[in-house]
Amino acid sequence: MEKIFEDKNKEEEYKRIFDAYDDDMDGKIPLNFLIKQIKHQGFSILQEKHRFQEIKQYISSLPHKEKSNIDFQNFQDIMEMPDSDLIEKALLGKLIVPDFSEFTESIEKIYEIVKEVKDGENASYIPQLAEVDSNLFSIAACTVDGQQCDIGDSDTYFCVQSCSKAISYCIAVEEHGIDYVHKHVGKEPSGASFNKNFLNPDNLPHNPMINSGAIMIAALISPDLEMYKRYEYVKRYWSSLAAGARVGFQNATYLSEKDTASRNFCLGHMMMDAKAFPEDTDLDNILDFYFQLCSLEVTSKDMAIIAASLANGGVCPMTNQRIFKEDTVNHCLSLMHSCGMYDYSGEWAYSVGIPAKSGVGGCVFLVVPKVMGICIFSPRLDSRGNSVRGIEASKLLLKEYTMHRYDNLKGVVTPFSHKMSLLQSMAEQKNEFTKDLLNAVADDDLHHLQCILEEVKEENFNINSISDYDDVTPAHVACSFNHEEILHYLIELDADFNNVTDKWGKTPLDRASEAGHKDVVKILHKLYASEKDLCYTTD
Ligand SMILES: NC(=O)CC[C@H](N)C(=O)O
Repeated sequence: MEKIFEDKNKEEEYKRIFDAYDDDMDGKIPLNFLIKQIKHQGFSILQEKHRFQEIKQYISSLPHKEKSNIDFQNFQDIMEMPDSDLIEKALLGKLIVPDFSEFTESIEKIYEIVKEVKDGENASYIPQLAEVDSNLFSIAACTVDGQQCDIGDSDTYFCVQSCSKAISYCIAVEEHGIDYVHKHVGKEPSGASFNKNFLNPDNLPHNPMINSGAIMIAALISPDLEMYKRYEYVKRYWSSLAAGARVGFQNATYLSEKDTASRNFCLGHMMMDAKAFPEDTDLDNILDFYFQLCSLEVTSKDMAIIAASLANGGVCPMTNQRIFKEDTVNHCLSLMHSCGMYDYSGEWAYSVGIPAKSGVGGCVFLVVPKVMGICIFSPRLDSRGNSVRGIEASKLLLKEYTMHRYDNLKGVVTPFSHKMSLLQSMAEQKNEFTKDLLNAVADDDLHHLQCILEEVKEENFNINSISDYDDVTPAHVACSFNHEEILHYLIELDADFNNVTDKWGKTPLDRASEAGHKDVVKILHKLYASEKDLCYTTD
């Protein structure tokens, strides 16, 4: 009985969605239009390899004329198939990033700006990396709902280099737990370059995100397996994190690194000498393994999915497969946050404020926990070994969106300050901002009002542009509620009391007068005394 009731509700819900997209109300929606709407939200349902398979099949099985138009019955059939919950969310603007097309546009804008940055040089201490085209550039993102966007050379394979360190750490933690792993490697940022030849006071590498630490982690990964199996084992993890994508290997980079790796050999011997490795570690094998892990190659699109798997607590959003435990990812992100950008990590945690990892191949990947993963790839590096464009693009992104870990301290997001929430659509943000502002006026809370407006005042913000669905402005509220102190503040902000009208055609001055707030009326009278066009006069 209950089931029928539920189904009925569902059917009504689908009908509401269908009607909202049936612009001319002819009971049909062009299929291409629907697919495009879903694409705007980041799903290419016809291209995806794991999700939407049944829906894809259904669409291709539709007779020809229905392919161009679907009716409600077709729509309902689709909505009863696996993964239709995502389509429903996409059409209702309820995915984790509800304004994904707006986010995609921001990424494209940032890409165009940062493309002009030509500073930095390819890493050359690994000769093969110097050969990579310095102009390559891409940005790709994937949310925890699997919404994807990318721009530039996002299908070009690049060498992961130090980005491998984060994944290797997760693998070692899954295998042994943190107590054992951190008997062999610390958790503190080293404050020095990624290959500096020193150990911490316990004679251990400072952390797993720099060379010494990652060499140590390599020694911990499946030590009982033959070397070729250890390599395959790690590569399988990478592929699963990237939803089964091909993960390649750059043999020339591997060979050229191996040939020029005196520093890494030195680090290995220092740790050997300090007895930091587990017993029976074969240093030559381990260094070789470490070079191999650095020489894996992926595309930016795939790296964004890998980052999204971390953002999603270890579950790949495209396949729904759990790859790492939440705890493992938690530990990894904590270390990425404090140590992921070499000796720029402190500045990064301060100004960008989210976990990230970079590699000398030119990749920086960012994890916005519970929201998305982002990969930026561009081979030109700064003196610390971080991609110059990677850092620039990250900073611009963080300027635009409230991604910094402590951005939530600001309370309500101000859509006029150009720092937007990823988790709400622009319309929702504006509504919330307006609601908060009008409430502050109604509550006579001048301090809160000033806090809300502090940031936006600098942005040529116009107080008269704020109104709710009844066209009620802050000036209307202050006048209706007889809040004199706020009235003076709004006057300072050039609020208009004499021309703006609400839905009922009333100005703020009308409202004050109607309510019999004589003092407010007097103040406004004085204010407009010099103006000929005073709409309202008192006796
Ligand atoms: N920062 C990096 O990306 C360094 C990795 C490189 N394979 C090295 O050991 O030097």
